[in-house]
Amino acid sequence: MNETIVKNHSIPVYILSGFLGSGKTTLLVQLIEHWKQQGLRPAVVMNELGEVNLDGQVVDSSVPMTEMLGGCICCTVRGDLGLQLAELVQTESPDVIIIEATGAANPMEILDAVTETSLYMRIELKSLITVVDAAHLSGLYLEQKGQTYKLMQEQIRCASVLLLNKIDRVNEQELDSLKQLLAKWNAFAPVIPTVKCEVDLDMLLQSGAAVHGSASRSESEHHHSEGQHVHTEACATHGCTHGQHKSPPDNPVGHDHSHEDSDGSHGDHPHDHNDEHKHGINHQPHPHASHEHVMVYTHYFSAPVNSEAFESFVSQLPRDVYRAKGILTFSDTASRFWFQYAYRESDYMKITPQGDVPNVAVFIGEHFDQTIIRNQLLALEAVKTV
Ligand SMILES: Nc1nc2c(ncn2[C@@H]2O[C@H](COP(=O)(O)OP(=O)(O)OP(=O)(O)O)[C@@H](O)[C@H]2O)c(=O)[nH]1
Repeated sequence: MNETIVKNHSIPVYILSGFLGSGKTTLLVQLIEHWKQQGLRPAVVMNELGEVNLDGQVVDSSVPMTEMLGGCICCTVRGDLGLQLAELVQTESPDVIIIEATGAANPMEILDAVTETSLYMRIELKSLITVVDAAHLSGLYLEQKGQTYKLMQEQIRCASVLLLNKIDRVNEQELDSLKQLLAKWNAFAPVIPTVKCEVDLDMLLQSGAAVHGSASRSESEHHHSEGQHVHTEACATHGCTHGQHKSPPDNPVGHDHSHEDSDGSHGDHPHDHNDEHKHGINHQPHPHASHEHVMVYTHYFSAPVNSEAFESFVSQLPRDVYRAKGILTFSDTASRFWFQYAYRESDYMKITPQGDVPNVAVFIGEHFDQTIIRNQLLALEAVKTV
């Protein structure tokens, strides 16, 4: 049995970060299987930007899962994350917890929420694993600009271990450059190149000595006892440092968080920030600035569409849509399909959904025209099938 996971000790918590479509769920499924084979009981906190938990469909249905939908875990639901963790621990007594954040999340806020919760619950943050899409990063690095690039950089800088995934989509020269780039951005985290996140999972779970968090000093001392340490300096250069942050014990979930921009607006941020609260955190620059541009369009199908027409539509998605996924019934196939699109690559898999799942597709991107997508899909639905 994994020595780090022993009953009656703190419950280890792993955070899975990485840009949209980088391979987090692919890794999550393998980790769950790995822990189950060791006789452990994993629990999952899953966060999606869309209104439906599509990723949950590919996770073993016997695994306790808390869903946080419709918002980014690092923003509005931060206080809720503490609550969800506490509830999972109390109701499920898992041996290990894994949190998969939306690909648009800034992991620093999640780190804060976890370390904060660990002040009053027997949980312990073990590592922050960031999955990087090699081809996507390579493309963005050439441009060296854009919000997505900045967000990816943040996710990489805050990691305690980096999976450089999808290396099947880059050549050797690009791979070498990417390794150098990751080492430059985050000198602390080991870099593990992978295809489909295939890696020695024991090695992965044990690598990455330092979690580059923004936890308070006392928090840092708390974690030293377990051989891990929380590292506060690494992120300071790119706006992840929040200064001191502690919730009083009578307000353990710390639901006191302000996310407003200096002008009080949130741009195109898809999240609902109505429950803003004041907080003493020093956000400089704004920690969410990097993903406020992310938009989500969820389309519920009213009729089955032709599979080839749909594939052709997906292959012509605008460049600003960088992630799409859904569950579909096609007019010309017997089975239902799980479809995915990430950085210009699409994937279709037969699926028998768990429970009553509508025909739905979620599109995530940067300032794209939702009306165009909607009208194209309505046109596909309108085609009469014989
Ligand atoms: N070519 C290639 N595709 C991969 C690899 N790993 C994962 N994929 C595919 O990339 C797509 C996205 O993978 P996911 O694991 O769902 O990504 P994710 O990070 O969970 O996505 P979000 O939750 O939407 O952010 C899927 O179609 C995977 O099959 C890889 O190493 N190479």
